[in-house]
Amino acid sequence: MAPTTAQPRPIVVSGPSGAGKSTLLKRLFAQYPTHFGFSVSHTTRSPRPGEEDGIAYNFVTKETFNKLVSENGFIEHAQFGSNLYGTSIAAVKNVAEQGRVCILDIEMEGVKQVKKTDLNARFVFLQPPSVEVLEQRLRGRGTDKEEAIRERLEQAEKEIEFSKTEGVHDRIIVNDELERAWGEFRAFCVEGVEGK
Ligand SMILES: Nc1ncnc2c1ncn2[C@@H]1O[C@H](COP(=O)(O)OP(=O)(O)OP(=O)(O)O)[C@@H](O)[C@H]1O
Repeated sequence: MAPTTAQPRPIVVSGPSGAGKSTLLKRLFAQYPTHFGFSVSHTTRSPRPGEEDGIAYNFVTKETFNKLVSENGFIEHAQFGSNLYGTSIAAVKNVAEQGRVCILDIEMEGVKQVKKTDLNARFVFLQPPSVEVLEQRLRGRGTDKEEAIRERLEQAEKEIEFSKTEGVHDRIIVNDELERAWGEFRAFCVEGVEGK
């Protein structure tokens, strides 16, 4: 018999920058504010006024951070400026333990890392209709400089190529027409939620 204490499976959302991940996740959280959650990241930077430990971030020392790295405790981690940031496996499990579906918005290397863990995640890839359309959307968004747009498009080609690898993703959603893509995305996400 299946255990009755089964925890909701995390969902890994990936796709090139500009594919529409934030757009769809914003809708998901607006429509289901209590069913989904993000994990709390670790950082070595100091808390800003009002930031609570364990809520805004898990604030840790460099030593603690590096110890967790050496124990393979992170799904992904990176350095920005002089500070370290990371998503820990434990933080993702913590969301599941609260009965929420943990959403991970990560890139290709993170996807590979999650696959190596026992998180039992479901993987959805958000694909732009074409690289040309992706470029138009990145320009239309107006948040990135020319250099950043070029880098994102180059990385996009790699992400799209990787997404074709057999068995990596449970679902590939082409974000052509927003309402149609939203319908498909929403359906995929709520599959993991009881009573929806
Ligand atoms: N189906 C769609 N049709 C037209 N425009 C779209 C569609 N989906 C998203 N967009 C627009 O494309 C731009 C990029 O979307 P968004 O910021 O959600 O991408 P993202 O995948 O979250 O990118 P990043 O990884 O850089 O945060 C935004 O301006 C958004 O409004």
